[in-house]
Amino acid sequence: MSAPARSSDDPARPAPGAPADGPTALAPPDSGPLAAERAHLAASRAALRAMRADAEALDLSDAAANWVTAETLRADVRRRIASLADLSGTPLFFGRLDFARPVDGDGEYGTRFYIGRRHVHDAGGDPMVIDWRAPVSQPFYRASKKDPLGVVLRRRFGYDGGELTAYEDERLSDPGEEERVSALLRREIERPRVGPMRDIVATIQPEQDEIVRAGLAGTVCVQGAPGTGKTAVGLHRVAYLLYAHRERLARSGTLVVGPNRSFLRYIEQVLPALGELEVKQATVGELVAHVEVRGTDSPAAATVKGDARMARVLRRALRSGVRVPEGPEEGVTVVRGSRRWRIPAHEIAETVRELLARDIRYGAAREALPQRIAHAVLVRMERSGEAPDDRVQAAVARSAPVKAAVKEIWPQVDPVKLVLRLLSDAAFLAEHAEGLLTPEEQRAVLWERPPRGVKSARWSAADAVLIDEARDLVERTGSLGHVVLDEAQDLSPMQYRAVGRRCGTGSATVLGDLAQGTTPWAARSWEAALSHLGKPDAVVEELTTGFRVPREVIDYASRLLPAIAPGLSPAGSVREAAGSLRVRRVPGAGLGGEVAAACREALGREGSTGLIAADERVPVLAGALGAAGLDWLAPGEETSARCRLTLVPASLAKGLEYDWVVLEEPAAVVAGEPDRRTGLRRLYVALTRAVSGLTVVHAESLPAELDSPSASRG
Ligand SMILES: Nc1ncnc2c1ncn2[C@@H]1O[C@H](COP(=O)(O)OP(=O)(O)OP(=O)(O)O)[C@@H](O)[C@H]1O
Repeated sequence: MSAPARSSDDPARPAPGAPADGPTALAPPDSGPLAAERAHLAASRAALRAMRADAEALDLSDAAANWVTAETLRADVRRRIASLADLSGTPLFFGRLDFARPVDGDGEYGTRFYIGRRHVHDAGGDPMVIDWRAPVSQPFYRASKKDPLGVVLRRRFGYDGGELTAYEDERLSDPGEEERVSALLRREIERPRVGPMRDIVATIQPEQDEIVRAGLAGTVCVQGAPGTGKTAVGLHRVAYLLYAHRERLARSGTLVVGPNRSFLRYIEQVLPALGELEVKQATVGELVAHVEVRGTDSPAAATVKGDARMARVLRRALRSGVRVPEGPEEGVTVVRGSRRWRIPAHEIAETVRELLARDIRYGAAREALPQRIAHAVLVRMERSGEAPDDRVQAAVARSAPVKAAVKEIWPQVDPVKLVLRLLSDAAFLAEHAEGLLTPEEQRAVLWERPPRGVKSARWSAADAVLIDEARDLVERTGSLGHVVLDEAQDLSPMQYRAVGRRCGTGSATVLGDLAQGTTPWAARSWEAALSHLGKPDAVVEELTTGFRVPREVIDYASRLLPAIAPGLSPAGSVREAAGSLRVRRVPGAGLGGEVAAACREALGREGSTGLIAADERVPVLAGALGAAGLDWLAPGEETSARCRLTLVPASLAKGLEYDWVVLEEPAAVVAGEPDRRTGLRRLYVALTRAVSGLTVVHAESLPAELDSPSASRG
């Protein structure tokens, strides 16, 4: 960087209007480069307003021949108008590139381009702001001194609210200029967190940009320590893919899968801020909501139900209902006019065996069977001199004797009933789990008291996934164009399969951290997980630079790594914040009060505060906060200037972040999980939610893996 950012709100920096790399004397705001940039901002805003007014003025009354087309057009225009909103507080552009030679920027040759969230052009069609996703914008993220990509100047802009207040230049072709960490990037990363997750479009880093712009055809898996930007990268990647493959993805659809609703609420505004309003979001549970989930499984049962072997058990069970005709009396006789046509049992048996051998869905084979029998009838008709056409074939296929035979041979199967039977009928399960599940595993999945029917069954989340698998065996699940799967380390193999079939003909972005896996079935390797997803050839990338957690805190949390994920290296941090870690031991009797006091202290700072505790401690802490007169929110409820404290059960902390985190009783967080490794992983997640700092308040001893004489006390 040639100069640190100039900003009006930083006493170390000159007032607005000061040139960044010229003299640092105060300059009137209406002169110099900053004034010129502000003028371009004002002109771009006016151009955007004009574009929106044009879209609003579109008269569609004669544009479409029919009602459906007119509705589609209207919806398109509504979307366009919405996407052209000038969001106050969201800068229209955040960067500028000056090239040495003219390059193509959205159809216009030039040497200077402003990079922003969306494309803006003037009345003559010339670009005022180029979409960050356009090819010409790429050097903004990737150009370096080593490889300037034709860029002579990269300028980053700083804003306060909607106002342009600073800029920062890098002269990439100037060998004399030393490389520095961008002050604007640092400022962006350190901006206090309130409200939902923000986009990072102005500061995407080169290694993140490579993932964001990876092609649509391939699946990318990102392993990354807490706060390395996996979620941010995944969301920006969807926005990028929608830009680069708009038509194809508009047809096929895109989906972001997250671990729970509060997480989805936390991230839901990122894509709209990037102008993308059409991306669906769901949890895995919502994707497979074919039955109402009211039950829970023991960890042992859920692990077996989530194992990929269950897919084979289901397949066997489903196909066991198919009966290959054997006796001669099982042939089919069709009467047409005065003639009778008989297809012998052995011929039908051959067709059935062939359909079983082919890898087609149960339902598709069931539809093919009557056609195949009818075809055999037609062949016989032709041989005896008749000339039947397709209509005759269709009529034979629909005839009562053929229908009756098909019902007998290839019965219709209700996937829900199939799963119900497997989980209730020990003999049926044993027959189809033979050689796949041990007797103990079979006992684990069987209901102790089988329900009377589908409605009264207390289905668990894992059962719903089994039903989804069974449905897919009967009828193929539709595939989307692209699926982003976040916190992927927690999925069971059967859940991977459920997500995988929803991008069977598309691609996926898989995001996760093996060290944060907190389910008994959590992925041990990305290779195995990706093969369950049906994308064994996916590339695994690693992100190692942490943007959330200050170094002191991530180093503290990383003490757990040898116990929870020995193969993974600790994350780095771009953030140094002295005094960011405080560990306080207090007497057991005063724990609640001390925790409330730590929260009050954290609330004295700007930004959000998260109080994270073992799930079962939440009610007690709610009481302690109440007694201290502190208002608090539940995760997923939006923090505001009025209420900035969230009480977070440890089980819901994943993926979230708070400016300051107060973590109560780490030992209880560990003890809240069925085994120690999972407990320590849960603790690792809780320890890595903080942006500015972490206060650990405990009465019990700290878990040995975390405790060490060198831990700072305060
Ligand atoms: N290039 C960047 N510029 C500015 N901020 C960034 C950048 N990359 C990530 N961040 C910020 O760092 C924080 C962590 O990002 P994110 O939640 O995507 O990380 P993650 O890897 O998904 O973390 P976790 O594993 O804890 O879920 C967010 O506040 C995000 O906005």
